[in-house]
Amino acid sequence: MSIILSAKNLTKTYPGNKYRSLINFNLNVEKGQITALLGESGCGKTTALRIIAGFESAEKGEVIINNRVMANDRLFTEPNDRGVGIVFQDYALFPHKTVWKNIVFGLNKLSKSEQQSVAEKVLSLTGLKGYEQRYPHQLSGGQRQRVALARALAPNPGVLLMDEPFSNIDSMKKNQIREEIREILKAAGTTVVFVTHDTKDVLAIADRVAVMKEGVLMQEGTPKEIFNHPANEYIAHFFGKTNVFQGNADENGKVASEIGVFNLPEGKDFGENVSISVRPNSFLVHTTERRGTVQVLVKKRIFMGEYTELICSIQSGSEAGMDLFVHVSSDFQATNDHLWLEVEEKNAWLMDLH
Ligand SMILES: Nc1ncnc2c1ncn2[C@@H]1O[C@H](COP(=O)(O)OP(=O)(O)OP(=O)(O)O)[C@@H](O)[C@H]1O
Repeated sequence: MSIILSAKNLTKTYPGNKYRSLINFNLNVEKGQITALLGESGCGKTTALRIIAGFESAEKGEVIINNRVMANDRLFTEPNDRGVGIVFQDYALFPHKTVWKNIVFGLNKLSKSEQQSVAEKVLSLTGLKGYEQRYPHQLSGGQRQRVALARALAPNPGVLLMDEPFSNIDSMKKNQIREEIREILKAAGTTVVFVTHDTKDVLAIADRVAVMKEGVLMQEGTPKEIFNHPANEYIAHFFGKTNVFQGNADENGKVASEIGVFNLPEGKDFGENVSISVRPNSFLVHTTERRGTVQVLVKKRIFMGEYTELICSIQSGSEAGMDLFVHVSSDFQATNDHLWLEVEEKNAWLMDLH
């Protein structure tokens, strides 16, 4: 697969700030892939996107798009000349232009008949046929977003950049719209980088995700890899609910913890203190005591539809007082106050403390 976009060592300090908003940020995006930049507010994801787009310059590093160096310490290419399409968070449509005119706006280098054929293609791709003569205020939020997408896709950009694409969509419609947008992007074969703080966006539409914290890209991989194998405790918590136990590694690569003894993965050395992440649906739940289990008190049972969430508290031992989230199937019958939890080796993910 060919790399369409490369960001190399991007570093940015905004004027007047004492801290760096982006620190040695590296990213490679393959053709046709949808990549999410994910992180909490202020982690630098918009800064990374804006530097790639050319709305900001980095004090260090390089942006390469389609094998062309767009920016480094010697050169800077203006946003319009980078071959990138952009969908802004607020869509930035022209309010006094029709859908058709919004879409053909960026196609002024094409003849009228070429404009016509491109506009028809993106209208049909985005399901907007029949809406050509409407104005943005005559459309729903989801339709406005598709106009913004159609306008950005019309010039056939090498890379499409999207800033928080689902933040203005009401939550009832989000799932459906995420699916629609993924289908449109995949049908167009577009390479996409988008920014979000919502892991649900990532799970629904991204092929790959880069998790950021305080200006640093902490981990990059498929959503599944990062969900199952987070690099550290922060990512484990950020990427879905989890329970983290503290373990002590010995010289033989065994990690002892309240929830069991596990083997350090080959080649990994996290030092003496190891964190162990166990997702809520990864426990074996027993109603009687067994070896290698931890006793918990069930404090709350919350029916969640497909599963029931038990909020449990560890009663004794080194993790006494710790709350645990345990998901059991909704037909789980036991009403005991106490349960015993066990974790199989395959469901314990050992990772760095930070
Ligand atoms: N123009 C600016 N001038 C000064 N500081 C800025 C500027 N833009 C961003 N910052 C700072 O840089 C850091 C990263 O901001 P950025 O907007 O990239 O984060 P973000 O992860 O996209 O956050 P959000 O999700 O809230 O948009 C923040 O501390 C922010 O205050």
